[in-house]
Amino acid sequence: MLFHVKMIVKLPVDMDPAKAATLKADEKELAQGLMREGKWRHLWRIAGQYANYSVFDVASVQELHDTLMQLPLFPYMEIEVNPLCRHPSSIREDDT
Ligand SMILES: O=C(O)CC1=CCC(=O)O1
Repeated sequence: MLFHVKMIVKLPVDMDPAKAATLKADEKELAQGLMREGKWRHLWRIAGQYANYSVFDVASVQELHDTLMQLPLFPYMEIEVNPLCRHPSSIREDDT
């Protein structure tokens, strides 16, 4: 199942910079692991914002929820999820 996910990161302005750096490094490590597993298919920065558009490929809504909740930056994110299905006009075979 494919999901388009928008993540807006809102770290507190007074957060200890070392804690912020650790959270970002941990987030990167986890994200790259999920990308290697094929579960985090796309990760795009939204230009001009501390936010991203991502596409996840997971087995269920529950798996998506569990995956998002384990992200180190989860407590500091606003997340919007949109489920995706194949468009009948798409010519791409890898859109499933
Ligand atoms: O920087 C972000 O948009 C949040 C994030 C997701 C994966 C990652 O490494 O950072």
